Amino acid sequence: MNGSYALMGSSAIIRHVQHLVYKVAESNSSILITGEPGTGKDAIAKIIHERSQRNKFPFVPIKCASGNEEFLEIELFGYEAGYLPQNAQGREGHFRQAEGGVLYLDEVSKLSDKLQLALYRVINDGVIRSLGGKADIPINIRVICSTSVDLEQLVRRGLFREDLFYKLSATSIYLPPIRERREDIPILSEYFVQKFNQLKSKKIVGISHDAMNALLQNVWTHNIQELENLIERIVVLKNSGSIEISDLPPRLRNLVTDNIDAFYDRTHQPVLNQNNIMPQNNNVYHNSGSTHISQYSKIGSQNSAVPPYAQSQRENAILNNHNSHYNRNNQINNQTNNYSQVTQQQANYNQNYSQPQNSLQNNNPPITRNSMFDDIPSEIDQFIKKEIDLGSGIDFYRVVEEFENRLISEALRRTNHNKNRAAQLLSMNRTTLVEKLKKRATSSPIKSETGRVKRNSAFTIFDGLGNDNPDFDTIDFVNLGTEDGV
Ligand SMILES: Nc1ncnc2c1ncn2[C@@H]1O[C@H](COP(=O)(O)OP(=O)(O)OP(=O)(O)O)[C@@H](O)[C@H]1O
Repeated sequence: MNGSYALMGSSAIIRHVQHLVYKVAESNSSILITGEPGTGKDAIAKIIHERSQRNKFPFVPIKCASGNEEFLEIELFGYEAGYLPQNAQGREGHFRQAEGGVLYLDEVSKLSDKLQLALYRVINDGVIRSLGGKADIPINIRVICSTSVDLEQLVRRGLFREDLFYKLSATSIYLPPIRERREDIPILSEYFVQKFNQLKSKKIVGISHDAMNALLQNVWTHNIQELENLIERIVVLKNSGSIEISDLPPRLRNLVTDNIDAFYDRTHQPVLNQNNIMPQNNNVYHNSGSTHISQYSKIGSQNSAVPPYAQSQRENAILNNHNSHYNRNNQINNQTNNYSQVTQQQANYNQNYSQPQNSLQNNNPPITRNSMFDDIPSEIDQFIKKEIDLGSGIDFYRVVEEFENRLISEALRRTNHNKNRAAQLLSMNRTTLVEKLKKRATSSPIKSETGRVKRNSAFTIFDGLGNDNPDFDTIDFVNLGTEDGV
């Protein structure tokens, strides 16, 4: 491992991914990495290779969207001498070039039916046959794939082989878009400033508060890639000093509002080089003496300036998680008057969003139908935006199914898993509810020991290892099928 690939971030999600990377690096199973474009899928694949025992052998990346079926078949399998009239000599394909190491198939959904079948055979049988070849050749490779479209949905539509999907997703890692883990933006921005300082021999010292505020509020359709490209452009154009709001493109400058929705946490440090996931020279990411972006730890906002995606339940859960950390640090760090107002806003914000949890703890769940449906317009908004960003259009049935699941799990949560009351809340027969729960449980890929079922959906991380992580959306099927005594 030479530490050349970084996995920066301090969000609960990225920490979970870091943990997963360790676990999966040790094993040999295929891995499916999912997430929108630019979320770091290629980076994760490389890190897994670097962390694994296969790191002495090649990492061979293939872009499945880069050519037609014939071209890709030749690239992957190679050919024997005389197979192609214009080439007297044979050529090894990428499968064989990756011997001992990792073959990484980027955007695996783009493989044709024929190549999907061929890939399935390679993974299943551990052999390949080159074009024009007469015998199977055993190979020892690990296959890692990525996709920015929902493969499960393609399987349902008959556009991707089901058997291959299950082979590939033996272990699955979902990378959420950066707008759902905004607390990683300061650390990533700082990392990119330092990276391009080094690459371009510049001396940019950090990012001003207003500029960071704008970065935190941007939607980042192309995720980390877009953030990286922006910082690179700015570093190229600037020689020294800090990045100011005037250095940002006009579109971002307009995002700065009077409602400051970022705040400093002066004791916070990025998650650094734990177990060598980060580059070795991590000290470059938090030079002392400048107004430093690593000092930002959390974001929030007042209702009037809530960024488009800030209202997702998972983000709120993460915000609330971090709130206690923030409050602890804040007691120690009262020296920054400038940010006390922001702190108050953040406290209000988190208090607003932590209400449902508190009511649950008080054993007094608010069982009103209206409050359950209040969030729905913003959730629909998220879905539509996501599908538009992906350019794939709305999958009506998937969205409806997703909402059904959300409503059921919310009703159960609010009724302390009392199925009678949950069914009443949903105006549904208890039997119908129980049937729906059973259906979900049998179709869910993973059920941990505690009975918590992890779904590989737009809202969840599914690690394929049965790890239970309370930070992530789970649907609790404890006591499923048993009477709840009411
Ligand atoms: N957590 C991270 N820490 C540091 N850099 C990151 C992180 N995630 C992504 N990057 C960087 O962001 C850029 C985009 O990431 P990457 O190419 O891996 O995304 P991707 O999801 O594979 O994109 P695409 O779908 O377009 O192939 C890369 O330069 C990568 O190194």
